[in-house]
Amino acid sequence: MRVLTAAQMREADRITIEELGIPSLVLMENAGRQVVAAIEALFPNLESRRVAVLAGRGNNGGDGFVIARTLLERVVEVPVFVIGSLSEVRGDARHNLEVLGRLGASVVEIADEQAWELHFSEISQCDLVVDAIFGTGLRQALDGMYPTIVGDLNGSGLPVVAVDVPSGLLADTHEVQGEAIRAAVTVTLAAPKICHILPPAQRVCGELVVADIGIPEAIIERLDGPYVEVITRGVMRSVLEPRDPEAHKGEFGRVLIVAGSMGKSGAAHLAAMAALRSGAGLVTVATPRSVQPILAAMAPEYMTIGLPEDADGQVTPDAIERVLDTASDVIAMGPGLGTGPGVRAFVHGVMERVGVPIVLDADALNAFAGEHARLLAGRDGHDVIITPHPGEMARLLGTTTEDVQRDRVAAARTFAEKHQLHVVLKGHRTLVAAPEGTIAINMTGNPGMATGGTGDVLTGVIAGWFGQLLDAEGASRLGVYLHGHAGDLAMADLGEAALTASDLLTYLGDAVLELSAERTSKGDDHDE
Ligand SMILES: NC(=O)C1=CN([C@@H]2O[C@H](COP(=O)(O)OP(=O)(O)OC[C@H]3O[C@@H](n4cnc5c(N)ncnc54)[C@H](O)[C@@H]3O)[C@@H](O)[C@H]2O)[C@H](O)CC1
Ligand SMILES: [K+]
Repeated sequence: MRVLTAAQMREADRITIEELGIPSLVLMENAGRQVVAAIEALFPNLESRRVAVLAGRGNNGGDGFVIARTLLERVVEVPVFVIGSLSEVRGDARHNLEVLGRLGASVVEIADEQAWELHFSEISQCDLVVDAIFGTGLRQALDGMYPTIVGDLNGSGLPVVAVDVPSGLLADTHEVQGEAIRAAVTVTLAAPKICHILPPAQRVCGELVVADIGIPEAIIERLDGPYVEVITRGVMRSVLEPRDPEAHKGEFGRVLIVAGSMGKSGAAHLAAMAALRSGAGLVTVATPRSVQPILAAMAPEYMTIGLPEDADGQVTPDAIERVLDTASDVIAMGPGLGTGPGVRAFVHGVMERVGVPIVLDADALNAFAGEHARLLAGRDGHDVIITPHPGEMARLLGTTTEDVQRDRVAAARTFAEKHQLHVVLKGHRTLVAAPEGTIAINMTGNPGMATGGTGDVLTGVIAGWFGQLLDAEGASRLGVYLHGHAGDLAMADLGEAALTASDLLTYLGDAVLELSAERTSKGDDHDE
């Protein structure tokens, strides 16, 4: 599902109206009615309730007037308050305001703070508030009487349904600048915007409903400008193909995991098991010599190779040939390698000559901090996927973790475009940025996964799926989705605190099973 900017939304609106010929009043009518449908679905016994509609002077307010008109016959009372000057309501919004007037609805103008104070008690006696004050047209943080209005509403404890965007949020940013309505539900029109998807703004939106108002998907897909999308269950389901009954293990990818050092054998084990639990045909772990027997005893399913090591049990550059000589379809390198001087030269050496796609994580990434970042560049037939957490991303970009977190989309996109590789920027709402600059946002996962080893599992999952899909972007997206979904299933059974990285391995099977079962039973494109 594509995520639009306010400008892209306006353009989709324009194309639908001017080129397709659906009148703007019809879109507004659809918008209002879809919001009412969502309210009816989410708030039972609506007929016995009082709903206050707060409308602004723009088209968001216009949607509010349609909502008020639709609710007039369905609920006890619908007082309407125009926040701002009535005389400034124009165009389609004015049209709908006049219709409302002809129906005899109560419309009160709230032009200043005094008027607000006068009417707030009436509003606070309602059961539900519809926020149609500002939508995508808000250009800067609220000032004047608006912060008071928002503060009073947020303090009232009344449930608020926000139309399109909670008033005060700027659609194109995840930042909350100044006061914003805290909505119980936000019904956004046609497509979600960044503010609905990324925290902290996303948390202000409450439950999100995306309403179809008649703008065709094809118009949304062809819009110019940044391509950001949400990774949906429906799309991930379609990526999973059932296995051919005559399949053999050679068809599911040979994954080489280059990982581990003395004291960090677990990282290699987790990555290797994750690749196997993601369906890899054959998994080999290349690890420092002294770690090899430990790993070999941990699981019978993967093969092991011992690499030259230093006195600390970390790989040395002598190991480069051994890694390059091992047959594989994809390499995952990094988990638990350590940070010794030999590791850096080893990792650089492998990257300079490797001929297969590679997933780089953790200690392998730190070897490319600063000016070494250019060594990461992907090239034809040699996809590079990096899976940094925000701190590693910051070191690669030569900036701070705070800077990365302030605009995660920009950080991931800039690096992916500059070095022509795939960036999986981990954290709440993991992002997948492709070399072309497209961004996919993952919605699965939970804070219980903030525990040692879960990153090693992700590296293995992505490498495992890469071996089958042979598509870096597809494997990264499916990988983050399933990794988070396994975490959600584990959390439901174990809670946040007890969840460990090994539990993700256990639940990866269920995560895949759920998707493929839905695929056979539903076969539809439903997304929650
Ligand atoms: N998406 C669609 O296809 C449809 C969307 N609809 C609704 O229309 C709004 C966007 O309407 P617009 O008139 O462009 O903007 P707003 O209603 O959000 O309000 C803008 C209004 O406020 C003024 N303004 C801007 N910033 C500030 C500020 N900081 N302080 C005070 N005033 C400000 C601005 O000048 C305007 O007058 C969209 O969200 C949907 O709800 C259609 O109804 C259906 C099609
Ligand atoms: K709104």
